[in-house]
Amino acid sequence: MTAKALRLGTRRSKLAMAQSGHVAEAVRQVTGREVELVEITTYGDTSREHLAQIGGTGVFVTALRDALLSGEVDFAVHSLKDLPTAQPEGLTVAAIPVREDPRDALVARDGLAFTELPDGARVGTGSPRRMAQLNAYARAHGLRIETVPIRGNIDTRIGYVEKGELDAVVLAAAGLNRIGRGAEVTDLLAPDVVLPAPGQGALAVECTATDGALTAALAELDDPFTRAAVTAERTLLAALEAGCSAPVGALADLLADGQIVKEMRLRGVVGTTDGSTLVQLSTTGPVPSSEDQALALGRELAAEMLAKGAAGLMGERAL
Ligand SMILES: NCc1[nH]cc(CCC(=O)O)c1CC(=O)O
Repeated sequence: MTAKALRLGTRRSKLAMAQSGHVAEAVRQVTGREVELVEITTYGDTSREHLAQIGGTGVFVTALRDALLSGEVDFAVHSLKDLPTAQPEGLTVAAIPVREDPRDALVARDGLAFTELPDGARVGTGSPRRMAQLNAYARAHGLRIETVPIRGNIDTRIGYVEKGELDAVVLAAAGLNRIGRGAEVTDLLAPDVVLPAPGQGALAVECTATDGALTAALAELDDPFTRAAVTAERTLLAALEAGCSAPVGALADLLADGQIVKEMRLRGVVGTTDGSTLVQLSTTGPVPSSEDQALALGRELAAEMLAKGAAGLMGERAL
């Protein structure tokens, strides 16, 4: 007798389907079980209200979590950067697989890189984090750009450039790669220029905390380094008391001396959307061998950023 198929709850956007399909294949390989995709419609998919008004990207997550808690599905895959930092009762993140490219990417007309954009170029992004850092870089380098708030799925946002309404848009490289549009990237933004959202490029595989066998099976997809890095990044976000839509950028990576990995570095930024003020700091610590060490790195950087006035920059709420 073969075991019943595992049910993977997913949103039906192209990105969500690509991410779920990828994880479904990995789960088939480690468990030998069949995996069936179950489409769940979330409030964020149907609402026409601006996301900031309905409470940020957490809305995408709620319907999937309800389906897990009601037993309608066995597990779900989220973009980690869209997950609120508080873990709900009864659910567990069983795996955080190896991260995709965490960087933000520019998709510009005529193959332009960010520094090649003409004077007055219109750059679309609905993210205050991206606006703050792009505007700060432009100010520091004597470039004049106009950041234009946009929203919509990846295809919609690239459509503004294709139709000639904007000179460029900024998107997560990971999302573009996952839906097969990575070749349209005209510039990958170095983290020194734009720090990504905490957890960007990583996925969270979630199931009910009571299903020990499934939790253990899914845990085989976990990448401990990615988990440590995103834990540090999300601890920074939580400690800055910022919601999922606040203009906080963060990236943890490993610093090596030759082939020998020495330390984990955590970089963080918060700023005003016009780029006139940024608080940007980094800290380093031992490569975490426990969750506590990753938490400590995040808390330490948060304390340093708060001491430099980060709290005063986080009043803005928008995507
Ligand atoms: N906020 C939307 C969102 N959530 C996850 C991704 C894809 C990248 C990722 O997994 O971090 C995107 C698109 C984007 O920001 O361009």
